Amino acid sequence: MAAAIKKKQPLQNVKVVVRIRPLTKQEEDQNVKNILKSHTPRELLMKDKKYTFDRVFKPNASQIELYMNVVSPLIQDVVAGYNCTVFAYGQTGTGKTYTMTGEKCNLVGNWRKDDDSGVIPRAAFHIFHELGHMSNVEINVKVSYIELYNEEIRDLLSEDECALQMYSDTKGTVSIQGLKEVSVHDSEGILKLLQRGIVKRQIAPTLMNHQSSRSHTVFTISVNTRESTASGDDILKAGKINLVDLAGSENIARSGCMAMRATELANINRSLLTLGRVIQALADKSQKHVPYRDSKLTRILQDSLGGHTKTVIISTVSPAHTSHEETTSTLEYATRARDIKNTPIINEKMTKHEMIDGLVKEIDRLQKDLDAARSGTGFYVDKENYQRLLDAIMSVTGEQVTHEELSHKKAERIKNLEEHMQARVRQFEETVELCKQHQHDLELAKAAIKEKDETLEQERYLAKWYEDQSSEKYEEAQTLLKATQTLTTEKEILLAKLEHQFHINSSNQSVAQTAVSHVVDLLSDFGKEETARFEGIAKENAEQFRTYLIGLTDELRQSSGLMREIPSRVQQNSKNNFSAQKMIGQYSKNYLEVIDGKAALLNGVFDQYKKRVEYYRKSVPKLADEYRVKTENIFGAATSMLKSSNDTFKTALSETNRKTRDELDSVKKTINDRKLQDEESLRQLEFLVAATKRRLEENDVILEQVERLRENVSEAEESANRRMLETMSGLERLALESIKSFKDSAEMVPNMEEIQGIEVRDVLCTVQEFHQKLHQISINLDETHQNITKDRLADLQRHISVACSQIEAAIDSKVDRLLGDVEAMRGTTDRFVASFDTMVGRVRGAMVEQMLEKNVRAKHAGDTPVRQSTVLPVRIKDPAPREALLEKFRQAMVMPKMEEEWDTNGDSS
Ligand SMILES: Nc1ncnc2c1ncn2[C@@H]1O[C@H](COP(=O)(O)OP(=O)(O)OP(=O)(O)O)[C@@H](O)[C@H]1O
Repeated sequence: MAAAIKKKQPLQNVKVVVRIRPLTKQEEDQNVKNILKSHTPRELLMKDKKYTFDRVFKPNASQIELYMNVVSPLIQDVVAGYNCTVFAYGQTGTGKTYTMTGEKCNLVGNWRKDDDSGVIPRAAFHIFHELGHMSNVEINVKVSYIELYNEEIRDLLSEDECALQMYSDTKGTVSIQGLKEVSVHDSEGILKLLQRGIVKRQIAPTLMNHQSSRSHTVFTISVNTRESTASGDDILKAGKINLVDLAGSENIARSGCMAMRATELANINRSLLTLGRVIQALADKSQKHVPYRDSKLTRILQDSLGGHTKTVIISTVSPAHTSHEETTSTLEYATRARDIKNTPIINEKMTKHEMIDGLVKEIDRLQKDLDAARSGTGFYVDKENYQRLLDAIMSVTGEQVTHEELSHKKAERIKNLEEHMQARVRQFEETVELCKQHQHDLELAKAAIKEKDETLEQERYLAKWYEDQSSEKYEEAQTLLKATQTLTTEKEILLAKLEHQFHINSSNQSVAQTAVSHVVDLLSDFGKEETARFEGIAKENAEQFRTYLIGLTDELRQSSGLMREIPSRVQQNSKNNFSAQKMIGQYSKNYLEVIDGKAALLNGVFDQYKKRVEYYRKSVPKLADEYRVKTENIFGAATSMLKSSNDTFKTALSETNRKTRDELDSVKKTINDRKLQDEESLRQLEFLVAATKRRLEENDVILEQVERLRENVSEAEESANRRMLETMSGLERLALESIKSFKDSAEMVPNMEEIQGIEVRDVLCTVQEFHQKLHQISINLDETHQNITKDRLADLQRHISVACSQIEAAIDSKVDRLLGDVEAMRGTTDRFVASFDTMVGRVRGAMVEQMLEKNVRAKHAGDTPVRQSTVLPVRIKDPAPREALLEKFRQAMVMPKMEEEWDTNGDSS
């Protein structure tokens, strides 16, 4: 038989760590203050007080961080044969269960994974991980799981609900009678047991009227190994780890358990109070008695507190200022617990040799007892044995007390159960009544459910329909939106173009005005220049001609005076032997020469005058042509400028109009096409149409405005063209008129050649005749030379005088006529100039009238639509034609029904 021996280790303080839980969402919402701070890994500050622990875990510390720091080092110890205990202590809701079990306990395979798994699942995996490294070792792992509530122990792995009893053996080892220890072969086995226990614990509160936060749980994993050595000995090791989740350490009254009976309340508190007192006693070296036996919890944990176990206490605290009191109390407990000292030992089972040694020692001890008994009167027991016996008696006494307490409690419980049973019978009768009522309600509920099912079916149908349609509708809506957006953009462009065109028009107008005034100025200058030139030429010619004529007549008169002197000369020279014929011939010849010279001069003047007249006659049409060309050029430049601006305007407008019309037509067509295509689903599209309706109406308004604008612009265009044509034809007419007018003026220039030619010939003939006569006279005189008488001279005198007078009179009359002609020519020239002037004035007037007053002006083309920054909807919401759909659904539902009825009727008939 093997006997256990325990290897003693040096004293070791209980390790105490503190874990601060994060503020809850609710606490954050209520602006709860955080009163805990931790600046170093071991220190904790609450208000101004500083606490030091083996480790402080901040609210953001992860499960794996805590495990690796606190529990992981213990696992190797457990495998090595140590007993270890980890217990979580703290106020309700500070994370004891979160730390020990975690949010989930289905951790698979990897205990190092950083998730919400707590200590127990990780330890389960970690233990098997460690055991996996051992070879040639027999392993036996067992699990037990108990709950301690109201000083009663329940086995969470057993089907049995009975409370378990605990007892201490003669060596003081505390055991629980009938506790189920389940062997497991892998970590999953441990987890399944943990889950089974948790489930049982969750069901229990409703039956037993207690809450988990007021019960303690101890989850124990025992690891037994047998290792064969080379010498043939077996080393048996038995380590275990107790994972303890204590009840909330807060004031019970504060936690809302006021309705409890006093005994129950006392029992709930007893374990925790005793734990506190045990910790206090162990920390205070002066206290000899440690009240382990005062509660079941402390009895179970006896070895963990001040015993041979390696113990870690995880104190969980809340950082909220509202938990200030409880946190202080927890931290005080934790501080005190740090002073507890344990002497951990390895539990190894002895080998055969060691067992023999042990037995020899036992025999030796018994021998000592025997010797003592023999030597004295009475019964003597060895000191060490005596101490053990004393402990055993104390344990039995403790158990006796426990038994009495238990029987008392049981009696009380039986009484409670009886009362409870009676109440239940009454309840049963009431329940039967209620059942009937419920039966009725159930029928009603079934009908309501059926109705609801139908509604649900409808809703499903609608949902499906909407689902099917939504993407299609969405695309259509997107197309419409896109079209509307394009339309809006085009509208903007159109407006900009129109504005630009109006701007061009007004600038064209001012350009036209400048051009017209320039033309008018040119015409005016041209008219003035030409008039002055004509006037100058006419005046110069008339004066020259007059001077010549007057000079000519003067010279002729002088010549006539000489002729008149002939008779007296003849008389004076008659005494001399002279020839009268010669002398008269000489005089007459001179006179004739003078007359000839003057006639030639006159002819020269006439020729010159003729040439000038000819020049006028020719230059006036040329001038008219020049004038026409100039006028045409000026008019041409002005009109082409107006025309080109008009053309640009027209092209731009018609292009814009065409584009706008095309685009609008295309949008309209798109919408119409869609409308036609979707005739079938038009009602379903109503929501879409309603959403875009406003946009379309807006577009229609814009369309109308643009069309009106277009009409106005076309009207303006037409009117502009009309005016342009009018102006151009007016200007053309004017040009023709002015040319004609010039031609008329040219015809007004007199045909001087004819008149002057005849007159000069007349004068020459008269002089020729006179010369003939004089020659005749001179012949006569020479014949009668010797006989010249006074009478003959007088006769001659008379002849000459008459002839000279006749010549002078003829010349005077002709010169007078010529001067008259010159005057007439001047009058003609004046008239021509005046007519030219009038014509230029008329042209100028017409220009002003045609080009300024009837100028092409862009007509105000109605009100330009006001610029609006339209915010288009990004999505069109689905207003869902619910009623129509429901109608469709009903029809769909009715048809099969009708068919069904039809089939049924058909069958029966
Ligand atoms: N360190 C932590 N990190 C994240 N959440 C935590 C932490 N500690 C506790 N919680 C959360 O706080 C809540 C209460 O935790 P838990 O139930 O573990 O407290 P308890 O101390 O075991 O309470 P009781 O004594 O009533 O059993 C849980 O929702 C848990 O998830």
